[in-house]
Amino acid sequence: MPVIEVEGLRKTYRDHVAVDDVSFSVESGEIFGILGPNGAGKTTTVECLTGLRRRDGGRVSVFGHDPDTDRDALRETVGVQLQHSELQPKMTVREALGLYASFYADPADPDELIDTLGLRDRASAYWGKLSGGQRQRVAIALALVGNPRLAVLDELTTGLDPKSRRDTWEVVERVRDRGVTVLLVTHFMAEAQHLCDRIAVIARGRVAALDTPEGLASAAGSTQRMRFHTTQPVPVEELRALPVVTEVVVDGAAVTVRGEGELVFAVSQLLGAAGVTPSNLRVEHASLDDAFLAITGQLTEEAA
Ligand SMILES: Nc1ncnc2c1ncn2[C@@H]1O[C@H](COP(=O)(O)OP(=O)(O)OP(=O)(O)O)[C@@H](O)[C@H]1O
Repeated sequence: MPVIEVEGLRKTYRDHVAVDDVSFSVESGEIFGILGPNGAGKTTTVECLTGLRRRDGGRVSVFGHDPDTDRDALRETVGVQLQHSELQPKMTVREALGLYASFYADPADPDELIDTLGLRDRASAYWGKLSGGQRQRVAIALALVGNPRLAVLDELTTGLDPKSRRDTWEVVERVRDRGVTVLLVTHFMAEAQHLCDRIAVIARGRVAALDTPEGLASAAGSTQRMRFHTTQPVPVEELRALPVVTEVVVDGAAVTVRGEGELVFAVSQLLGAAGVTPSNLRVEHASLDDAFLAITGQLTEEAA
């Protein structure tokens, strides 16, 4: 049985439709990503799944419970890390974990979590004195202290530097290795690509695409782009006449050729025959970024 089943979820704020019609299911042991541009309805969706908001329509089941009517049943099994967690500035990391652990019947060992999350040397530090990355790790620890079977992590690494982001990814992978299902909300394509088994792309309150990262990228097409430099005359018309080529752009010494299939072979052969030697040759394939752009009409933060 899936851990999460959502069918036709709808949520409005007064007359504003935040989530229009969202359906997906999450299997046990998956890292499932919800990816989408700002305001797409991602946070509202996870808030409806965790019982923090009441939906206006549709069906939601988490471990067989309806979060609207059965919130208490989910308290012990679902750990939630929401955007912008705040604690008392004068509470230490160990105190916060101890306090949160006391809310649960069968909590995780706070000291073990402190180690897992790489917080050993900050365990006695005040929340108010922690860096952004350390706070994020504490927030994840708090989401895990109840020994949940499902961890919901919203905007896990927003505001973190690249090193802290990678460290946090490792933590999430370790959490999954312990058998916890992870629902991850993110803006970041690289994060979704690195961590997620499957991704639902949400745009304007609807699921615009749902697939593995590889599946989403390949649905964006088999487009390839060759870029190179040359000061020699480029046989533009012959290049355009190649069946695998869709576009040729020459900008001074910079040449871009788009196409598909055996593009690299066909273009290299033609340039060789014309006596043109390309330098700085680069070949790019359709990526998850291209897929996101095609699906949502927007660039991700990293690509923008
Ligand atoms: N409490 C609220 N009252 C009114 N409108 C809201 C409220 N919360 C969210 N919205 C609106 O609902 C829409 C969806 O918001 P939501 O926060 O779910 O999107 P999101 O995809 O998580 O965005 P972001 O990536 O910016 O966090 C947005 O247009 C937002 O302005």
